[in-house]
Amino acid sequence: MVPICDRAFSRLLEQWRALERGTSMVKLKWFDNLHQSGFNSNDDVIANDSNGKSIHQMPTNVNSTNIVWHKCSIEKMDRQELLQQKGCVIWITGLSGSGKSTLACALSRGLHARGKLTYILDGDNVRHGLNRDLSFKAEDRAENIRRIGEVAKLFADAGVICIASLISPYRMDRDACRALLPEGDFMEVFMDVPLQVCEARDPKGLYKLARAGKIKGFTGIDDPYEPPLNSEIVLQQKEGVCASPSDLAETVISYLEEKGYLKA
Ligand SMILES: Nc1ncnc2c1ncn2[C@@H]1O[C@H](COP(=O)(O)OS(=O)(=O)O)[C@@H](OP(=O)(O)O)[C@H]1O
Ligand SMILES: Nc1ncnc2c1ncn2[C@@H]1O[C@H](COP(=O)(O)OP(=O)(O)O)[C@@H](O)[C@H]1O
Repeated sequence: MVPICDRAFSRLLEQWRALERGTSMVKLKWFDNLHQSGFNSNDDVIANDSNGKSIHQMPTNVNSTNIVWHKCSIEKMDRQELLQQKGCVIWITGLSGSGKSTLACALSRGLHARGKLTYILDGDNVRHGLNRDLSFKAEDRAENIRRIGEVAKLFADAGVICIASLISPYRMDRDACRALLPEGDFMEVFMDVPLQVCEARDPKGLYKLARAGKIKGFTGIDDPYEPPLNSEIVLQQKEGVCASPSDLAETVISYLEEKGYLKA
């Protein structure tokens, strides 16, 4: 029997079915993790309510066995009350150079000015520490995204508005992170910027190196990027038509306001 939030369960079941149809390495890794964690489609499921109280997720680390969730009387709702906001994850995905980090900072500044607590998990930055053991091959990118998803979930549970900005090129990995959170608490922001625009910006000179064959497996050049199909927010930029970072941030802030995340 697997204790799991009911909405997260239905998403996982959906993914499970997709996995059974899929064949890629990354998909197989997820499939293995699910299988080895003791979950299978015939299992009984204990569904917990998802009203802001403790959310238990299915373990995917197969080496952690005989563990029992320890509950504390101070919960997410109490922390949200203290902070006068709702903990959530804003997941910014897009090509290198699409403006993810710039938006993350503008968003953090905009929310900070409104008295809201945020924390940024930037792919580049997290790879300096927690994820420094990971390369850019598909399995490592998947692990990078999984870890950042788990950390983001902890921040959201702390009541913080967590802004994750990383390429996260695979739809399935992003959806797996979404499935970690209660419905609505994960908001995907797609930086819909053509490769030519990103490449023209090339602030770190990485596209140039990739085109010269000096970086192998660079996203958009010789590595895939799967654009989201159902993002909460799509921020489109075209050649010569780019809203300013603070205007883009305001779009996201308006969405948060409308959905009630800027009050407890
Ligand atoms: N091969 C390859 N492909 C893409 N990007 C590369 C690569 N090698 C290094 N970099 C630099 O790493 C940053 C992306 O890291 P992420 O953690 O966001 O990537 S991923 O989500 O795991 O795909 C990315 O940062 P951003 O430009 O901010 O996106 C690059 O600076
Ligand atoms: N809204 C925008 N309009 C114009 N240029 C932008 C915008 N957002 C970011 N940029 C520029 O694009 C480049 C890449 O931005 P960055 O935030 O580092 O992207 P990413 O994190 O996706 O790699 C930088 O030089 C940045 O100044």
